[in-house]
Amino acid sequence: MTDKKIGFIGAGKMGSALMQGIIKAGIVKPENVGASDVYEPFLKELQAKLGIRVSTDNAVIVRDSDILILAVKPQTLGSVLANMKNDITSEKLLISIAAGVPLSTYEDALLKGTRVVRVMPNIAATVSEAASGISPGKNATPEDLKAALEIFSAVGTAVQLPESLMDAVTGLSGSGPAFIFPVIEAMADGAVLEGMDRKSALTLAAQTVLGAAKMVLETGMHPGELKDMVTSPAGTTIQGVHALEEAGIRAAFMNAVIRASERSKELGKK
Ligand SMILES: NC(=O)C1=CN([C@@H]2O[C@H](COP(=O)(O)OP(=O)(O)OC[C@H]3O[C@@H](n4cnc5c(N)ncnc54)[C@H](OP(=O)(O)O)[C@@H]3O)[C@@H](O)[C@H]2O)C=CC1
Ligand SMILES: O=C(O)[C@@H]1CCC=N1
Repeated sequence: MTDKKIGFIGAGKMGSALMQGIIKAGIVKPENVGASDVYEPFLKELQAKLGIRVSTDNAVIVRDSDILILAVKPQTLGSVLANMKNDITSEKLLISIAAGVPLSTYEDALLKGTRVVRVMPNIAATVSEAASGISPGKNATPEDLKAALEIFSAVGTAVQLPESLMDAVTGLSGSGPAFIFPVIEAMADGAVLEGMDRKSALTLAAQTVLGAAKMVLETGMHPGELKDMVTSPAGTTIQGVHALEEAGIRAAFMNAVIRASERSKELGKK
């Protein structure tokens, strides 16, 4: 993988998180990473920080890359694809991380036979803890899928899923960090209200979420069983659990994932 040139079209929040993550993971040399964006000052910052190649001209990065990671907003995708069409030849692999946009959109808009893989990562790529869903397009080869799995496994956990589930991936793990950050903030607020300083409260709240997530992943136990291990009869935890159930926490989180998934489907129709 390290000898392949990876080019990012769009170096915003997710593009820059991914390029930092793959460089940190050592799967690609900084000089083999390129990025294009319309905003030059940020490109210059990334160049100085990471030692990558940058350009405000997408075509320069497209021509000079073996693997392209398309990280522009779904709303700007149409014009970006139209401009890149003739430069994305069959030697290149296109990986798109745009929410909602189906593989058929790329396959129809680009040259016949273009190799495309659709990925939905998340912002935790910044700290090598992304959760990514991956779906290969009809022209993608087994090596293309392997390359995508390698790139996204280097910045966290990556799983192959049918394309029909990519909107659900977007609603669950793509958007999910934004559902959990307020949980951490609100739990810390509770401790601040009880008199704890903000810094200690945030540290303990974030570590609690990290520890709970690790227990689910590493023990393989059902979350309900793990909850029961914390909940002493007539103890403190069951009081807190009762407060959350009164507030409708389960429906709230289910609805958050469902609404975000529905929005992903809408974005794909544009
Ligand atoms: N943020 C997240 O957590 C996640 C995002 N995604 C997906 O990643 C993609 C990018 O999202 P995100 O990083 O949040 O968005 P950003 O707006 O931060 O990044 C997109 C970047 O592309 C630039 N841009 C706009 N037009 C062009 C163009 N014609 N050519 C090159 N660059 C251009 C934008 O510049 P300017 O701002 O000046 O327009 C911006 O810097 C989206 O498709 C989103 O669905 C997927 C998973 C998670
Ligand atoms: O909010 C969004 O549309 C993007 C996709 C997933 C996370 N952020």
